[in-house]
Amino acid sequence: MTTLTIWDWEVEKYPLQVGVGVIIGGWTFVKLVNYFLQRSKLKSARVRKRAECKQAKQVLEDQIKQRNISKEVVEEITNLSLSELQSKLKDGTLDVLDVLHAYQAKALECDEKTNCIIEPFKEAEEWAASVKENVSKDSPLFGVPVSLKENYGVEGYDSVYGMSVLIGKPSHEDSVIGQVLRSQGAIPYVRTNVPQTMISWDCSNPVFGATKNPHDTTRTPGGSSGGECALLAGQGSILGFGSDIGGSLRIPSNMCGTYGFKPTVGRLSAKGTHGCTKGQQIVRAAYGPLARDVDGLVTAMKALLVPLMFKLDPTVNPLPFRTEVFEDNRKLKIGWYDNDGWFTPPPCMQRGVAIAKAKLEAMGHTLVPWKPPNATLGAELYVRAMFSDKCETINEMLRYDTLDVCFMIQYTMANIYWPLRRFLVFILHYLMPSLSTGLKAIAGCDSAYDFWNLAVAAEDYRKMVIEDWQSHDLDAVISPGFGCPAIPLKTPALATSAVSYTTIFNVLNFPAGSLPVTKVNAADTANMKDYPTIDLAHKTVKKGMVGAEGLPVNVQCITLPWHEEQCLRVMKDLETALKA
Ligand SMILES: CCCCCCCCCCCCCCCCCCCCCC(=O)NCCO
Repeated sequence: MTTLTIWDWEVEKYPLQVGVGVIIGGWTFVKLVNYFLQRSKLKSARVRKRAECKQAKQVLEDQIKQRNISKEVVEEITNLSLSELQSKLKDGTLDVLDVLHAYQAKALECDEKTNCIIEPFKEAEEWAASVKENVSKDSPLFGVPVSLKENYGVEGYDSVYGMSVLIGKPSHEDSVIGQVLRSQGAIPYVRTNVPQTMISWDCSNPVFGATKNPHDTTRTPGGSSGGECALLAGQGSILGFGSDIGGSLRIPSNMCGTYGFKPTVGRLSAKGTHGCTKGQQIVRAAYGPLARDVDGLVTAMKALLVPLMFKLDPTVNPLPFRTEVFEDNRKLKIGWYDNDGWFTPPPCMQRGVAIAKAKLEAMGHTLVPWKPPNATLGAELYVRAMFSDKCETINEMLRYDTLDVCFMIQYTMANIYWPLRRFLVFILHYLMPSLSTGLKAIAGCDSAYDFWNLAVAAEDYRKMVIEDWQSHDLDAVISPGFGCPAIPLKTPALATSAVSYTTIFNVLNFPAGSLPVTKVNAADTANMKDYPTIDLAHKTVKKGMVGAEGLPVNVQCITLPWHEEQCLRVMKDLETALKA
């Protein structure tokens, strides 16, 4: 028998070792080839998708040129408030198609500056024609163009949220919110950008790139509904729709100076929307409107809380909009806080609360100090719930994908091997306690038993906060709109702790809205010298505040579950007082 020689090894002498080597080598080779093949398949899908969307924008751009609509007319139409636009559409002073064309033109202009749009809806003209033909002029959204966050299902369009693996898998039907909007006369015309996974408060992904803040294009617009808010702030939309499982309607509102409203989960339908945390039922995503004033939010809620929505999705609470609660002028007892004890917001955010407090007091409301007890527990429960599957759902979807910088830290922290995690949790406990808490919580649950206990802990937390709220006899609460104003692009993941101001109301499932109250001024930035630099998050915010003058500062208004109308009423009171 001849001896087979591989390099210097003689197979005859070491048959087992060679056999095992060949199997392992072959397996590794096949895995590697498969890995690179899958990656290159996803890369081609991204290139194709980007080209398709660019082409769709180009087609619209050419149509706009042919229409020859003047810049003045575009500005005139897009500068109208929603109520002004509604009345002009109703009395026929403005035509549905002209309004659509103006918003299409303005949206492309915003996109040029901020990369906020993924693609226009090719069918928008057709939908507008159908509205003119079939929808009564008395319908609340007759002829109003609306923008949709990319995770709202629209028949024939894929919802990708920055995950290449989802490219080319279009929705088979429209979301219920989309269907009700269209039945009320609204015309969806563009879909907007989001961060990869949508578990981030930045707004970038490897498919469509980064969206920028219109107030300062070196900064984030916030996320995950960042495309929506950048578009609204640039006057390229009058009414948008997004989702919120940790602040995604409120965070970008705070960064862009727009208005956002997160209802109680189950007040508006989630049917036909997409996301990568659908199996996680402890903290669920809420869907809601984004606007340029409180009236915009109210109009949207009224238009959606109708029998058609309750019919298309019988799982929602069939509670119509209670105008009498929204219009009630009883003086309220409102709690306020400007520091949750977990993350210290910079002075501008605290000043925002002080302004709101003074305005509400001047209106006759009683303001008392109050904050949700144990914000650290709230933060811990949030992170554990969001990563309770040990990040497996997302890992599976991202297996061959390019990881975006906005999700890199969450991804790395969720996937650290457990002995190293234990070691880091121990060490960081003494150096950066909040990072240690986060790193421990992001490990998620080890078993279904563990998950059940987490669900009970979240329930107990809700009960405890509600009891505390009720013992103070509060009607509402105001807080900073977020932990900081807009910071530079690519840095939000380093300041994840700042999300405690919004995530807590997702854990609690309380309705919460965000509205602009002021802008960062020179005194705010000068006051940063005493700002704590106890950990990476605070350091990142301190650095990010350099040159922040002029950026919007929002406050958040919060009420108990199902009290959406009361929350909007407080927002309206505050807006009225600020404008007076
Ligand atoms: C809640 C406090 C977090 C503390 C973090 C400390 C250290 C960081 C380690 C853990 C990372 C956890 C990541 C959580 C990030 C949440 C970001 C939420 C943004 C908004 C998401 C959203 O609402 N999406 C909408 C989906 O429909």
